[in-house]
Amino acid sequence: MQESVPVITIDGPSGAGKGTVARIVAEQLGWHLLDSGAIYRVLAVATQHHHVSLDNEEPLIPMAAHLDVQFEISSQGESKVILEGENVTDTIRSEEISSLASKVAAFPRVREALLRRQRAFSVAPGLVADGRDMGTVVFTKAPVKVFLTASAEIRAERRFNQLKEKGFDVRIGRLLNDIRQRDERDRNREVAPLIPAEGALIIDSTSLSIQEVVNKVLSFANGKLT
Ligand SMILES: Nc1ncnc2c1ncn2[C@@H]1O[C@H](COP(=O)(O)OP(=O)(O)O)[C@@H](O)[C@H]1O
Ligand SMILES: Nc1ccn([C@@H]2O[C@H](COP(=O)(O)OP(=O)(O)O)[C@@H](O)[C@H]2O)c(=O)n1
Repeated sequence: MQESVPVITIDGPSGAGKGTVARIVAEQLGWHLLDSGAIYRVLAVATQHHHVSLDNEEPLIPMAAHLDVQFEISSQGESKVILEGENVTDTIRSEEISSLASKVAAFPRVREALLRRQRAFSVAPGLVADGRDMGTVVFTKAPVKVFLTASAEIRAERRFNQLKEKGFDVRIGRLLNDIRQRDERDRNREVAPLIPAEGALIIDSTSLSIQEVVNKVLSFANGKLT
């Protein structure tokens, strides 16, 4: 990590709008983007490919350390996620993988093994990083920290619309249940639990538009970075 590179961290629970807001803010500033959840999701897919059970942390550590993943931008400007040469962009977004990712992410030494890979994204002119522990663990010195949240019901509704659009067969009740279980696991794990970082701007997006959230983040960042 380059110490002098400015980082904006956006943490929060599933469906709060972190990824969407992080992408727009990064585009507007011309900064790099880190979707840290995608790394945990890819690791979850890798455990399935290699038939590795989640009963034991040990075999997961070398998998995390040597994860063969590439984040690419297609000629149409869309981001692509490649695991061991295979395009897993849509696969990693399924609810099965979401749930598996949060189980994989609860192992302390797996998280440790992924730290360097995440910090390597902080390259000039700046980075916008979204996840659960960007401000509390990975980029503790970030000058701008945001915690984005929303009610579980609205987050489930957003995720429902998003997955339906991608062609997944989804049920709103199940999604709400999955989101609540994942929130519980992410908030109560022993390492890097989901909590606002010290000094973070807390934004509840339940009744805000994407643009309103982006504006709040940008004006907070402007105040901190100048
Ligand atoms: N403030 C908002 N109002 C309405 N829809 C939103 C808002 N923020 C995000 N969304 C939509 O909700 C879905 C989930 O957003 P996403 O950025 O993937 O959330 P997260 O990364 O926090 O899980 C996306 O389809 C996105 O367009
Ligand atoms: N920095 C991060 C990012 C994700 N994760 C885990 O990975 C899972 C998937 O993350 P994500 O950000 O892609 O999930 P969504 O918010 O998009 O639903 C989360 O439920 C967390 O358990 C984490 O532990 N730490």
